[in-house]
Amino acid sequence: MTEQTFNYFDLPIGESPEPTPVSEQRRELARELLAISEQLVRLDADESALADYTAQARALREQLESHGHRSMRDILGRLITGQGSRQDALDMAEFEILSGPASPLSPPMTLWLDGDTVRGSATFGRVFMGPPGKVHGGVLALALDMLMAKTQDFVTGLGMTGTLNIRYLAPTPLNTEIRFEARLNRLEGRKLFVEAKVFAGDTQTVEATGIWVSARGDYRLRDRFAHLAPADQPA
Ligand SMILES: CCCCC/C=C\C/C=C\C/C=C\C/C=C\CCCC(=O)SCCNC(=O)CCNC(=O)[C@H](O)C(C)(C)COP(=O)(O)OP(=O)(O)OC[C@H]1O[C@@H](n2cnc3c(N)ncnc32)[C@H](O)[C@@H]1OP(=O)(O)O
Repeated sequence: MTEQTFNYFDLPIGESPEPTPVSEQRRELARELLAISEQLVRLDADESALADYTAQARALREQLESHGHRSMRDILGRLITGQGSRQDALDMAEFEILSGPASPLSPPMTLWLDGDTVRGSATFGRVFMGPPGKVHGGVLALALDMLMAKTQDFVTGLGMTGTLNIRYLAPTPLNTEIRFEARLNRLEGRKLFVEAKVFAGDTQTVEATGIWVSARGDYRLRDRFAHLAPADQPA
């Protein structure tokens, strides 16, 4: 059986293919590192215990440094020509700051398509705190950026965030499942207009609108999402 190959422009944003054994292990390592970070917040340990932990952390960092990194340039080169391996596709998604399961900075936030809606879910621990007991607004902005970028799964074309407007309606609690949803509002040439909401339980805590700008060429709805075009707008 020939190995499946992956194309950069067909990769779903913020979702990973089935993990390889290496990626499974990277995820476990990242979970441990995030759990360590959670422990460090206001850790009530004395100076000598902290010096001991610092030495252990330094020893681990030095071991990690001996391995080097898979080259982003090579990975992108293979993916852009449609010749990416599963590990290449995993490496593109696994380290996204908030949604990558192998990112030690991610809760992780999970992202998926549900019909015409992009959905997300995350539970933020104390490392993500802004106001006491609440999620930092900048962290929610990052989560929204990732969530809303995923509306590009509905279209051909890929671009960066041009504008992101956020209105914080109510504080968002830590250690609570937070739900996110985003929808395509409309396409206009190289611009994609997106809206999003954040919920804690039944309470909407944030609303957002944004514009994504395609790197090259106009955005077009993919065939299976052609129904997302308003009646007066050709797909
Ligand atoms: C093989 C390479 C593929 C390249 C892929 C590119 C991106 C991939 C990104 C993500 C995909 C993957 C997963 C997601 C993961 C992470 C998400 C990361 C999200 C970010 O972290 S992302 C960084 C923050 N982001 C920036 O760092 C943008 C800096 N900025 C620029 O790089 C330029 O500023 C740009 C490109 C935005 C526009 O420049 P430009 O020269 O290409 O476009 P131009 O000026 O011609 O405007 C054309 C039409 O867009 C309108 N327009 C222009 N700028 C606008 C804006 N800001 N807001 C709203 N509308 C805008 C005009 O008004 C005109 O509209 P009209 O046609 O109607 O007149």
